[in-house]
Amino acid sequence: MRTLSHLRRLKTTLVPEFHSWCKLQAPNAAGKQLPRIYVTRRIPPDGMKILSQSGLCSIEQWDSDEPVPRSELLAKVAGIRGLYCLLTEKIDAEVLDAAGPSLQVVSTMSVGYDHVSLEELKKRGIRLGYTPDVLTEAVAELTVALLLATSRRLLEAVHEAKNGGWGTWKPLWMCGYGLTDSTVGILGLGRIGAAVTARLKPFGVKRFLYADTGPRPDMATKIPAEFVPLEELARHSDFIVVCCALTPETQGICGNGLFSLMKDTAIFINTSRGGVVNQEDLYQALVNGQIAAAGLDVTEPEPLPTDHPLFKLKNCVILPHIASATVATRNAMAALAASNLLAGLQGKAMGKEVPL
Ligand SMILES: O=C(O)C(=O)CO
Repeated sequence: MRTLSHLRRLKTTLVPEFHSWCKLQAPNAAGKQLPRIYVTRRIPPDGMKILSQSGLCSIEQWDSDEPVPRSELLAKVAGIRGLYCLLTEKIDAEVLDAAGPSLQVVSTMSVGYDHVSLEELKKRGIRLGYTPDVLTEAVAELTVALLLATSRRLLEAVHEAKNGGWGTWKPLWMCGYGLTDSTVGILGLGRIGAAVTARLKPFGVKRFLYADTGPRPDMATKIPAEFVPLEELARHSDFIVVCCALTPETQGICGNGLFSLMKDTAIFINTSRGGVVNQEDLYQALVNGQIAAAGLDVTEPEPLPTDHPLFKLKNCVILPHIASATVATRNAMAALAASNLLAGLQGKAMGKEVPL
């Protein structure tokens, strides 16, 4: 008899990007029907291993690197007990209604959960797992990489070197802004913000400021970082790094009000969510020289259309939301999301659960 993995391999070979579901477990040895879960994407192996070896659920999966079409998601969630999703799926009343009253737990393979309607989950008594901590280092590392790429104009410089713009060594050419003796302002001093400051400190930063919903002495004291109002952060920072979650309060918080207060030599970096930034205002600030440059790992929408005006600017570095993209980190996120889901199915405490 052909094994399931053999069939999956065969199907994948025949139709490389086959967009279908696969059932990985049927009834258990005792013939008892296992709770059904739906996994909305092909996920890193460590996560899939935990789910498939648990013997605790029957798995259906959208086995593709591309997102599941909304209609397919709505059809597949009917009657499931657990939903394993990514930040690309909007989990709202429509999805939860389509799942019906059997749904007990949603587990997102992300630290951000702005794509999930907490209110709708709460109404239905559905629990939510997420994946903080395991991606902090990778995201902080990429944030620093993006900051340096933007402030030292790396992409522009590589382009010039490759395309004949490198005439000779010129004293005034390709000058950017360094971190030595600078003031860095962190918008949202959580785990990732603090990890960014730890990595920036050895570059000789003179002063760290932060703005948040309130003082965070638990995070700030050992950096040390000073709590200031957002306006002061804007006025005094040479670099602003956005690390806050996207919430109704932070939606569009980085707009003209902020950019107009910033130094014209300042660099703006965002690795949180695109929705935190008013992109029209950012574009104007970059074009009008209100600020020196911006580095974005996140945009609104994602992907940002290739003809978007921000892509045309030399002083804007845009990455395709890769802050957590190391092999180890993505595996750790997948594994944590899987164990959160299994804990939720069993009514146990999750490793990381969003309080609702
Ligand atoms: O986990 C998240 O929220 C991400 O944005 C992944 O980088």
